[in-house]
Amino acid sequence: MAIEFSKYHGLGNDFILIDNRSSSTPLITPEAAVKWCDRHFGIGANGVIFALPGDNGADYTMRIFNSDGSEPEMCGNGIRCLGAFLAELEGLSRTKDHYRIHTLAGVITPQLMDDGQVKVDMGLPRLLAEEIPTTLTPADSKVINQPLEVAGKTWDVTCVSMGNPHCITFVEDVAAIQLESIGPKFEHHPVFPQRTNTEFIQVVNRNYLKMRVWERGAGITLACGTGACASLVAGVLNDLCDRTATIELPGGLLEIEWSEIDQRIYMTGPAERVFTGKF
Ligand SMILES: N[C@@H](CCC[C@H](N)C(=O)O)C(=O)O
Repeated sequence: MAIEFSKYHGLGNDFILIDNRSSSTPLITPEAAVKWCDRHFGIGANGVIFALPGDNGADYTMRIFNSDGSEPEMCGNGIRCLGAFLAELEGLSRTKDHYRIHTLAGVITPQLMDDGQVKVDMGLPRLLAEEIPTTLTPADSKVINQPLEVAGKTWDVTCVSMGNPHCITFVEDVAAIQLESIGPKFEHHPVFPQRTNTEFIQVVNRNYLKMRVWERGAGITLACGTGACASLVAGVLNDLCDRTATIELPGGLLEIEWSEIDQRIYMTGPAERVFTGKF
């Protein structure tokens, strides 16, 4: 059976989007997603995202498979792409500029802005070790600037969950990090029972951070929305940045705010359709 898809990207973090509104079961399996994401033998993407019917009063449900077939709780760049995809699917029948999306990380709300950007209410960051999850520290404590031994070196890490796990390290120069070799060692470190996404951050000033990321289940990507949100939170917790900052990723810029008013994280960035097809 041929399945229609749309290919989107958010700052080069790219996804295959599937209109799954007629069923609560994803139209393809995790094994098929691995093949679809293959850049030589498939369509090529960092993940496959399904637009499913809404649950618990939400407008829609998002599910996502990483390019290795694993299922993460959330995806920041992906949910901006999903917002743009849903607006495209609804076409002239669209009545609102935002969607309440049920995800494994709770309800997340992307809002389509007049300038074409998508602003997302990403919810509250989670900081306790048991919420990450990590065994680095007692379950009811936060992991802020704690030593972690990886590849024979001690790294001072801060852990934040945006529904999915992130381990953040502040470095002098992100370009000097050997991401391809060190990334997998963080991802599969025994202190992270559900593996982890790994971000390296260079503080340019209190409102501008440079980031490189190794994603759980996808490897090096050009951008990670949840990672950018988690990194801003880590920067604030370490008093290295303000609560509003631009994050520079290899694929472009994201604007992130940790609101003092409601303590929620707001992420603003682009979502672009590249092409559509049948597979
Ligand atoms: N690229 C995404 C995150 C996708 C999920 C991640 N690989 C995980 O397994 O948690 C983003 O933009 O947030």
